[in-house]
Parts: sequence; structure tokens; C-alpha cells
Amino acid sequence: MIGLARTRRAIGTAWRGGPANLVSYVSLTPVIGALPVLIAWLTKLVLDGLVGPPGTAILGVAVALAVAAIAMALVPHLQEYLRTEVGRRAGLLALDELYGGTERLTGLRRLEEPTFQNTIRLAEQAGRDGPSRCVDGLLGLVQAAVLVVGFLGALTVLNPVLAGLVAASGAPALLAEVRLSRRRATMLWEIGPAERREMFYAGLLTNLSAAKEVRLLRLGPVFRRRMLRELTSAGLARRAQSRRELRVQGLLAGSSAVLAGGGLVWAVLAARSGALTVGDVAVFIAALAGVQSGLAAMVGQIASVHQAMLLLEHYEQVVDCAPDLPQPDRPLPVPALRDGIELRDVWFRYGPEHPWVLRGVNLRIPSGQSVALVGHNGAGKTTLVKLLCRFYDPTRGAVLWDGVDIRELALGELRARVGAVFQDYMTYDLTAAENIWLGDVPVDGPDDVRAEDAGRIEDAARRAGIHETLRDLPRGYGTMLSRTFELDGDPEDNGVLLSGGQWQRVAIARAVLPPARDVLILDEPSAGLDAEAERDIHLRLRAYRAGRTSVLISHRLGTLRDADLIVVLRGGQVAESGRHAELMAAGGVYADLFGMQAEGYLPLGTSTSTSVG
Ligand SMILES: Nc1ncnc2c1ncn2[C@@H]1O[C@H](COP(=O)(O)OP(=O)(O)OP(=O)(O)O)[C@@H](O)[C@H]1O
Repeated sequence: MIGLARTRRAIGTAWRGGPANLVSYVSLTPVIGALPVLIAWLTKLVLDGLVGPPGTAILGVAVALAVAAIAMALVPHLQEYLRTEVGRRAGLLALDELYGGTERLTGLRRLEEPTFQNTIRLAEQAGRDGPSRCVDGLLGLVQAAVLVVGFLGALTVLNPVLAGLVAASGAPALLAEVRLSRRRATMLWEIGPAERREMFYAGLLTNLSAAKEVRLLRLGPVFRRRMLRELTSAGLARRAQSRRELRVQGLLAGSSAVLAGGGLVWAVLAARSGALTVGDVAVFIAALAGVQSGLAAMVGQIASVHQAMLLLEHYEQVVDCAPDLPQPDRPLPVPALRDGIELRDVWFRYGPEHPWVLRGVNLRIPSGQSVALVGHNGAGKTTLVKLLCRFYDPTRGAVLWDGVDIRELALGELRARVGAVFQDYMTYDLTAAENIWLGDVPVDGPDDVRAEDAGRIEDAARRAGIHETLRDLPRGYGTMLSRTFELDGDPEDNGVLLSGGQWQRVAIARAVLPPARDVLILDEPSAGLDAEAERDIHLRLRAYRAGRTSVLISHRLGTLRDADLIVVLRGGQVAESGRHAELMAAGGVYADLFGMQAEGYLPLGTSTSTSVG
């Protein structure tokens, strides 16, 4: 049943890719199957005519044979063109569907599962050629079946026993091939992790972003050896499979050859005794070879369809995957934030096997105010803001938007109201303008920057203090910020690389491009900036944030002094909260951390107790 549904789906994809191509491809298939049978019979008639009594009319048969031979020479090329065209278009649709499926995964959890990554890799493989392999296999099966039936008919006329034997020899071959293909699909799944690791190590050897460390730490040899180790282990599994196939297919081919040899001897002896004509011998030889090769092709196609089906299972797992974040039947619209966001007794861990990161956090982020999150590394600050964006749902408790649980809200609308610069922001191998423009791309809008976007892109760059730098690049905002791709295929244009701080400003420009986000999250927005630039960006962002709700994370506590509320996370809970002066007066964790940082800026031997606060 599943196989039927999968076949229907594969054919449906090929049909949607181009019905005319598919119909032509299908129509040619039985023709190609029948042509060799026709040619063999016409050959027999010509041969019998030649050795028969003088005056037998063979010209018409000879012309028909020539036409059939010409068709046999040309039609397969046309079929091959149609086959690849159907495959190309079906692959395009299937991949579109596949990545559409991954878009339904609005959270991060599934993407963090290694098994799901393996599934995606095989699904991509299956999406690229699975539907076309299915269609090719089915049509190949029809083509081979026409050939087999035609020749089997001829063989039955000449030697019914041998015809029966040859036909029966197909059954064990079919069983063996289906088992082999199942084994092959399992092997592909099993070597998936090794192949992904192999690609990872190979990538490290050539990635620009890894190049500095790889060279300085001379990691090339270790990564190369690890890559080879993974490749070898995958290769061993592939070799075991190849050997298995060699054994089985060798045995099958050997028994076919013995059968064919026996048949040939019989035909020659029968011709000697006058039971067969020369033409009969010719058609017998062609029929024997035709039935055997047709059966082998049928078995091969069945195995190929079977394997494509097994791989399409991974494809379906991705395309039909349920959303990783439950969606309400009727999501509520997300109005502009009026009151504030509240975390109510939020508990969170990344999985049942992981430790708790947040343990009953209660926190209010009032609308229009700036809230700073402070805490040691791993305290859960980034995790908390990821929950605000609903990349994950709390394990217990709730995040409320103006009193409504964000699980009840339309996720797209919620995210449209939240802007963020994460610690691990993206650096896109695209132009400067595109790197900023990506901050506000309408879902159904154009795929490229338009001339009229230039003004707001520059405004955002100005707000992030990066306008002059981008303007002065060789091609201004049209300069490629990458050495990986050239601009418009121009080999002369290598693009430029920005410094870490400059990239950070580009990421900030991307976040502040939209006219108004209700909430702005800045996770270490100035970590890569020098002191002057840090002050500059904070002044700019303060002006931009004025009156908006913002959540700031920074280890440089000086930049958080003016926040309306400073929240210290410790042990997965809110350890203390208040304004800077209150927390300093309380003398708790924040005061300690602030004091330690301030000490670093004082002359050696000076105490902070009297100097900061
Ligand atoms: N995707 C993840 N899967 C499993 N554990 C994670 C994941 N992301 C973070 N963690 C763990 O959760 C804890 C909190 O991480 P988080 O990034 O929230 O800390 P943070 O306070 O932002 O730290 P930092 O100041 O270093 O940025 C850490 O122990 C981390 O190892």
C-alpha cells in the first residue's frame, strides 16, 4: 500500500513537472521494447527468403527491416532526452517540496537532532532523483516486459521447454535483487553519519572561515586523516555491498550463460536435423538473448524502483514532517505590544537527557523599557531570548505576550514583531546591500534588492555606523562581502572581507532595517567592537531603541548601566533584579561582577569599593 502511494506520488511529481514530456516518454517506451522483437522476426523472414526457393519476395521485408533498424537507432536517443528532461523537472519540484517541508520546522529542535540531519541528507538525494528513478524504473520495466513477452512468444514456438526454463530463471534473480536493494538502502542509511563527518572534515580543509586555525594549528593532517578514516569506513561498507552484489549477480549471470549455451547447442543440432530453418536459428539466438537480457533488465528495474522507494521514505519523512512547534488551530493575531512580555515560572532544558537551563524563571519585560540580562557563561541568557522568539517552547511554564501565551499566537506575526542580533549572527556570502536587505524581506516579496530599497538600507547602515565603510567599498553597497563567490560570475571581482566588528555592525544594520519592531533583542551586540566603536554603537542604538522594548545581553556591564531593569541569571533562576544603582547598593552578584570589571580599568592596587556605583 505504501509502495503504491509512493509510486503515485512519484508519478504525480513527474506529471506536474511536464505532462507533455511524460506522455511522450511513456509512449515511446513500448515501441522501444517491441522494436528488437520486430527486427528479429524481419531478420528471420529475410534469411528464410534468401535460402528459400528463388522468386520469394523479400524486398518489402528488407525495406521494413531497414526502417525498423533506423527507428531502433534513433528512438532511444529521443527517449533518453525525454527521460532526462522529465527527471530534471521532477527533481526541481521534489526539492522545492522538500525545502518547503523544512520551512514547516519553525523551531530549532529537529534540526539539532543528528538523526534528522541524516534523514535530510538522504532525502535530498532521494528528492533529486527519487521520483525520476521511480518513473524510469517503471517504464524500464514496461519496456523490458514488452521485449520479454515478444521474445518469449518466439522462443515458445521454437522450444517451449527452454522458454519455460528461461522464464522461470527470472524468479530467483528477482528475489535476490530485491534483497540486494533492501540491503543497499540500509547500507546507505548506516554510512550516512560517516559520510556527513567526511564532508565536515573535507569542508574544514577548504573553508575560508576555518583556514586561519587550520593553518596556524597545523590541523590539516589530522583533519585529512579523519576525513580519510570516515571515507574508508564508508568505503568498506560500500565494498561489502559491492562484493555481495558481485557474488549474487555473478551466480545469476553464470546460470543464465549455461542455459543460453545449452539452448544454442540444441538449436544448432535441430537445424542440422532439419527441424529448424536458418531463420529459425537466427530468431532463436536473438530471442534467447532478448529474453535473458529483458529479464535481467526487469529484475534490475524492479530492484532500482524498490531502492528508490526505500530512499523516498526519507524524503517523505521530511516533506510530511509535522511542525516541530505545535500550532493552535486558530492562531491569535499578534497586536503591538502594549503591556509587556512575561516569563511565568519558565523551566527549560534542551532535552530530557540535558540539565535544566532555566528553573522557574519569573520575569517581566515591560513594554517600552530596556531589560538587560546578566550572568556567567552558560547562565541561560541566550536560551531565554530564544524562548522569547519561540524557537523552543518552555518545558514548563509560559511566555506571555500582553498576557497571552505565545503558543496561542500566529508565529509568523510574532516573529515579525521581534528583531534580534544573536551572538552567532550570520555573515552571508552576498553583497553588502543584500546583507542588510535580508533584515526585512516580505514573505511573498521580490527575491532581489530593488533600486528603491537603497535609501532605507543606507539609513539602517547609518544607524549601525557602517554606512561610510560600505559606501567606500570598490562597488559600494553592491560589493560582494565574500571571497567564496564572485559577483555576477565576474572572475575579476573577488569581493572584500570585513573585519569582525564591521560584520557585527552589518548584522545590527540588518536588525534595525525594519521600520518598527516591537521588541529588539541584542545578544552581545558590541562584543567585537573597540571601546570607541562600542560607545558609538550604544549611543546610536539607544536613540533607535528609545521608547521600544529591548532585551540586551552583554558581558560588558558598563554598557548596561542605563537599562531600565537589570536581571541577573544564576543557577537557572533570577538571582537579582533592579536598576544599576539598586543592584550596586545591594552588593550581590551584579555588584561583584561590576566591581571586578571596573577594577580592570583602575590603576593597580586601587580598590573598587569607593570608585564605582
Ligand atoms: N542547542 C543546545 N542544545 C543543548 N544544550 C544547549 C544548547 N544551547 C545551549 N545549551 C546549553 O544551555 C546552557 C545555557 O546556554 P546559553 O547559551 O543560554 O548561555 P548564555 O548565558 O547565553 O552563555 P554565554 O554568556 O556564554 O553566551 C549551556 O550550558 C549550554 O551548554
